[in-house]
Amino acid sequence: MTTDPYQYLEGFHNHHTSEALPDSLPKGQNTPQKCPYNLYAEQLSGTAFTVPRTHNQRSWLYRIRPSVVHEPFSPLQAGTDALLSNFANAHITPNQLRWDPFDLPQDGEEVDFVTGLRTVAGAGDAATRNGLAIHIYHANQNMSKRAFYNADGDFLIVPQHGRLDITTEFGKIMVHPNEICVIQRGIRYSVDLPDGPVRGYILEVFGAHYELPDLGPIGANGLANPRDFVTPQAYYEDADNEEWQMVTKFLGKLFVAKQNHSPFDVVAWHGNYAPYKYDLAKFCVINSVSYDHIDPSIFTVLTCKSDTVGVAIADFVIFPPRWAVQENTFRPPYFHRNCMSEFMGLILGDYEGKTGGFQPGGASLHNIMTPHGPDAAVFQKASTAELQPVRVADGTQAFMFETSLTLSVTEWGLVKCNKVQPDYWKSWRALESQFSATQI
Ligand SMILES: O=C(O)Cc1cc(O)ccc1O
Ligand SMILES: [Fe+2]
Repeated sequence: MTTDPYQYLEGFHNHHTSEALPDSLPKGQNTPQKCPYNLYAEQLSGTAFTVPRTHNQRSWLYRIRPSVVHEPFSPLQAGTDALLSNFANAHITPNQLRWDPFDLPQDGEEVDFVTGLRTVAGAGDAATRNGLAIHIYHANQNMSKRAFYNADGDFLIVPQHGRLDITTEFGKIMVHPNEICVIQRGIRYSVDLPDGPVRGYILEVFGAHYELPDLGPIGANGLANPRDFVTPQAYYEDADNEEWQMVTKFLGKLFVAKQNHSPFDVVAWHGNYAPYKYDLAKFCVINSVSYDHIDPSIFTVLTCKSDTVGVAIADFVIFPPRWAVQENTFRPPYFHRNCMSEFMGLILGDYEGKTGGFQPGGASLHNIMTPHGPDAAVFQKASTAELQPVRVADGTQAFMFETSLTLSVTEWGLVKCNKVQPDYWKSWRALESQFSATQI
């Protein structure tokens, strides 16, 4: 067993093997009549058994007790109905939306990573495995002896404030702001808060898993490199007669069951369905070195593909620190209308497209075909700036959840969170005609 539990296996979607005790993985087969150390063998399937090999994902877990050893589930009264997994009846608006930073837990509020989840927007339905949800989390309590799994889809977690110390069935992961973490459907985990209160964003996909984007003519390297994705190593707790709660998000509702032992009792595992994290500072940025503003797809970290080639259910895109060197170019984001919806958040610093109002911990949404672009002040400055090579966005990290689906906004997101900026539309009001029929 490794002494430091925060040691990682490198590589994206590799077929890993990991043992917390020597020879705890069965040799040459998955289900021997008796497993080493009298462990139970359990398969966790992340794709249908019959999915082609290129996309098939599953892991084998060798554990002290099988996961099925728990009492029946009943609804968890979490004091909030702010989770959603079907967006048929949520609010719709074609307006540009922007949110002030979402609250950290307020005085007197006690929330953990699960009870502090709030759905802001989404599309589709987890029951038919089509669509996505965007959540904000805020928490000030360790989950301690409460574990969680999401039956609805995969979580891509984007911490904005405070580290997350995540114990999973596969091992331990420490995630900092400016790192992201993916925990797939069904995987059990518990989140503690080593720095105190936390806040962040989550992109949940209902139908498929995250992949690295294809690189096309970029070649075999660049953007997020596969070796920089890391997966925890096997780690187990052998605790009897402890009271544990297992919470699940099942079609957007929380249920809880008791069990008398730690769910983190996996001594060894192997497979390619396992959680991972990635440090956004490792992103190899590629961009124009001649002229023009390149589309933000060039900054895609991970994508969840739809069945239509080239069209994503959801892309996770970042706007990382980099050099801007383009000549004769309006360098900030252009004005545009998109057949995709763009939900943006800010982890640190400022965003190059806006002069104020878009703050760390806040968000914006420009839905399908909703026009947007640089605000008037950014436009003015960038249209006249001297075009030296400049560092863009040092000390900053904005990101975008981009989806081909039309996003609806929840009651919490539009009303109850009380963070929507009514004057956002005014960012563009000062963009007056500069037209002259006489060419100059
Ligand atoms: O709207 C935004 O700020 C995101 C964005 C950035 C960019 O560089 C080009 C297009 C785009 O949608
Ligand atoms: Fe945009």
